[in-house]
Amino acid sequence: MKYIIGIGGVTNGGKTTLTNRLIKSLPNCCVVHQDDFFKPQDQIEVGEDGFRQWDVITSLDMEAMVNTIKGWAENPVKFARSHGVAVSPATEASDPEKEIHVLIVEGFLLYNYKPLLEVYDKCYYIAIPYDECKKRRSTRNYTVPDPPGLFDGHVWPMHLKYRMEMEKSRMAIEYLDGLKSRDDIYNQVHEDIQNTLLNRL
Ligand SMILES: Nc1ncnc2c1ncn2[C@@H]1O[C@H](COP(=O)(O)OP(=O)(O)O)[C@@H](O)[C@H]1O
Ligand SMILES: NC(=O)c1ccc[n+]([C@@H]2O[C@H](COP(=O)(O)O)[C@@H](O)[C@H]2O)c1
Ligand SMILES: [Mg+2]
Repeated sequence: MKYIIGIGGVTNGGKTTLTNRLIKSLPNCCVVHQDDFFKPQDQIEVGEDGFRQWDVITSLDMEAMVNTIKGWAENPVKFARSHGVAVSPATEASDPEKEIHVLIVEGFLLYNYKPLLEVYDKCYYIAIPYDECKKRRSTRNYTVPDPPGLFDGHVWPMHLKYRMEMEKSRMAIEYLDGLKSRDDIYNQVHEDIQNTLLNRL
C-alpha cells in the first residue's frame, strides 16, 4: 500500500522540522523536499520591485519534482534503496498490499501546481501569523540570503496570493497551527497518520 502525504504551508511554519521527525517514525518512509527543486539563481526572474522572485511557482522546476514523485510511485522499494532509506521486510510476504510505503512531500507551494493536486492521499498545511513568520524568517540562512525588505516586499505578498488561490481550489486540506509546540504538532500528525494507515490495511 502506497500513501503520499503533503506537508505544505507558509515559509518558516515548521514544515521541515515536522517532516524530519515523521520520516524517522513512519514505516518505509521516503521524502521529497520542494526546496531541492529551486532553479539556479541566474534563472530566477528579477521583478519590477527589484527583488529576485524566489517565491513564485516558476522559480521551481516543478516538472522534475513531479517526475521524482512518479519515480517513487513506480517503485518505492527501489526509490528507498537509492535514497538510503532502510526497507523493512514485508509484514506478510504473501500479501504485498500489507507492505506500507509512505512518501512525504514537503514544501511551501505544494497545492498550487495542477499536476500535483491529485497525487496526495492527505494534505496538511502549517500556518503561522505574519509577525511570527517575519520573526522566524529573520533568523534563517538560505543559500541566497534575503535582501533587506524581501519579506514585506515579496515573500509575504506572494504567500497571501498563493494561499488564496489554494483556498479557492477547495482541496481537502487539514490546517495545522504552527504556533503550537513542535511536540504537539508532531503528536497530532503522527497519530492521525497511524490511524489512517491502520484503517487502510
Ligand atoms: N512548532 C514550532 N514552534 C516554534 N518554532 C518552530 C516550530 N517548528 C519549527 N520552528 C522553528 O522555526 C524555524 C523554521 O522551521 P522549519 O522547520 O525550517 O520551517 P519551514 O520548513 O516551514 O520553513 C526554525 O528555526 C525552527 O526551529
Ligand atoms: N533553497 C534555495 O535555493 C532558496 C534560495 C532563496 C530563497 N529561498 C526561500 O526558501 C523559501 C522556502 O523554503 P521554506 O519553506 O523552508 O522557508 C522561500 O520562501 C524562498 O524565498 C530558498
Ligand atoms: Mg523548509
